[in-house]
Order: sequence, then structure tokens, then C-alpha cells
Amino acid sequence: MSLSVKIKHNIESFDLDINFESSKHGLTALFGPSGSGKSLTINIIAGLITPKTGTIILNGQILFSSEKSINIATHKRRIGYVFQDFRLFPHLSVKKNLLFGAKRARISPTDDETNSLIKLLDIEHLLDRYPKHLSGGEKQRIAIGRALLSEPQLLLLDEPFAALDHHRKEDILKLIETIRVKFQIPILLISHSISDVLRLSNQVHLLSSGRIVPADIQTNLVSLPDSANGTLKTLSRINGVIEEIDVKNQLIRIGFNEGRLWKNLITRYSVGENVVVKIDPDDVILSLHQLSHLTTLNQLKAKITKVSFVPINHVYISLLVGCTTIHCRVGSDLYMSLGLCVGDEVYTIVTRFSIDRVVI
Ligand SMILES: Nc1ncnc2c1ncn2[C@@H]1O[C@H](COP(=O)(O)OP(=O)(O)OP(=O)(O)O)[C@@H](O)[C@H]1O
Repeated sequence: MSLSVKIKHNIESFDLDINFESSKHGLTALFGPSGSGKSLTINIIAGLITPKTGTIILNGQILFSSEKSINIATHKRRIGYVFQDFRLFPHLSVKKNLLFGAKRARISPTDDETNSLIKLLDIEHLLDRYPKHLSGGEKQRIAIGRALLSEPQLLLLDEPFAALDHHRKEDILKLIETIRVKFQIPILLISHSISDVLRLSNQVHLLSSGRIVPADIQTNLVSLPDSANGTLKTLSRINGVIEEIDVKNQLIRIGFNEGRLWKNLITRYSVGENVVVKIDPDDVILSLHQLSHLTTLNQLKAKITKVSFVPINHVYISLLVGCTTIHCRVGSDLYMSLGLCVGDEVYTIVTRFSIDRVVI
């Protein structure tokens, strides 16, 4: 089972141009800042919005093709859609909400299949209740059950944890982990949370301004342990040379390829001495524009070469200054709010660094 999406659409001034494949079964996450086009993309896949051009193919079946004038109706797409606000039918009991899903299945699930799903969702005791008497987590379990009973070939989950508190969210996370293994269907998840995405997904696509942008989304980086939170931290190590000693201002200038860094003159150095500069990624600040009136001289023009999403909700940004790489660590929400991508030019402010003599 696989999903292939190649679509172009525009609403007012927003342009969507998305192209991705979801491999067989497993969970693919669409991750990105607010307004990047995640909901638009899954609404198009579900058939709720018709794109201007493109193709959507699910398990070899063309759901949409502008070229071939194919546009399968939403209810015939065999897609289970779980919304962040649950969207249960308020006038139907839990049981009838679930059966509504089963009615949409091509081959109705047997009583055994329905009962085992009810057990998996742990909702036996809720069957006669109405949605208004359910907690958020319970409503979400019913919504997931309703979607699964429709015998979907693809499950779409739009921020399924958004309305849940921490404990209920953990229940739903575990449930999705189970569903991912038990039901061999592709799952497409929309989420703002990099830790949820990393926990659940086999594949992640980062969206920015209606496009999928290159990003390396990984669970850890090989480097020094960060004692503050138990994760790993990558320090930048740069080979440099003492280029100038400014005795009047008590500063030394360290040169490395095309970069220069200034540091207070504490230890005696000689011009021409080789040193290693070490920069903690948390001591690097990024700016979209060159800044003036700073209390540091250490502002370097750089290009973003790699973006790695890491737990917990952080991003490592690799920056090329000349031909030297410096790493910067920022919160993922903050990073996404800046709309930065690989290839963008930025200004890097190094607030602190250490230097070691190279003993030959
Ligand atoms: N019906 C509409 N009319 C006009 N603009 C729309 C419409 N639907 C979506 N948009 C615009 O398309 C862009 C993408 O919206 P979309 O809802 O897909 O973003 P999103 O990534 O899902 O955001 P969020 O994470 O906040 O839900 C936004 O700029 C939005 O304002």
C-alpha cells in the first residue's frame, strides 16, 4: 500500500506545490509552521478540496488526475480522516458513531472485528454514552475507531493531540503506535510537535510556505552529551590561528578560512599560534539581517547547509562560514517562525566560545 501525491493549488495568494510519496505502510508526518499548507494538503488528499492540477494515487488507484479528468468523490476514496476537534455526531451514541464508520466499509467488519477494535480502543464502557458526556481523549478514541471501522486504505490524522491534556495525549500516542503496527495501512499525520513526529513517524516531510523543503529530521546527533537535558549536543570545533593582538583594547583576533572571531585577551598568545576554537551551539544566535550597534564583533555571514530536528523540540542548524561549519541550536517553534530553509543566507552572532592552544 502506498500513497503518491503531486499537486498544485492556490487559494487567494497562497500557492501550494506538493510532491511526495508515502512508502507502503507506516506513518508519514507532515510537519511545519502554521499556515504552511498541511491541512490544505490532507484536505486535498481526502477529496474535500479539488486541486488545480496534479495526481493523487493510493495503492495504484488514481484518486485524482487533472490530466485524465479523474476526481473520485470523498466518500468513495476509502480514507479515514480524524480531525483535531473529533467531529463526532452529537445526536448519535458512541456505538452508533462507530457503526457509521462501519457502514462506509466496502466489506462490513464482522462482529468479532468490531469487538476487538472496541477492546483495543478501551471503549467498551462508553458504547451507550453520547459525545457530550465524553472526555477529549475518549472522543478522540471514538473518532479513531470510527475511521478504522470504515476499512480505510489510508488514515489521515490532523493534529489528533491538539485538544488533549498531557495524560490523554500519551494514551492517544500509544494507541497510534499500536495502530501503526496492527493495521498495515499508510498513516499521514499532521503535527506541530517535533517530539511527537519523531516518536511516531517512519518518514517526515517539512512544509514551508506550501512547499516540501529539504530537512534532515533525526533522533540524535553523534556528539557530546548535553548534561542539562540528557540529549546530545554538537559543539563546533574550528582550527584557527591568532592573527592579531590588540593590546590597547585587550583583544585577540582568531582567523579561520574566511572567518574572524575576536576574544578578550586573557592568556598570552603570539601572532601565528595555532588554536582550536570550540563553540557551544547554544551560544550562536541567528539573524536574518546584519545587525549594528552590537556589543560583540563576532558577527559572521553564513549560509544554512543543513537543518536537523532533534528531541526535544529543537533544531540543529549547520551554517557554512566560508568553508567552515558552525552549529547553532534553537527551539523548533522559533526556527519555524523564522521561515528559514537550507540555502538561506543569515548572520551568525557567536556570543561566547573557548580556545585551546594546539600543542604540536
Ligand atoms: N479557504 C481558504 N481561503 C483562503 N485562504 C485559505 C483557505 N484555506 C487555507 N488558506 C490559506 O492557505 C494557507 C495554508 O493553510 P493551511 O490550513 O493548510 O495551513 P496549516 O499548515 O495546516 O496551518 P495550521 O498548522 O495553523 O493548521 C494559509 O495561508 C491559509 O490562510
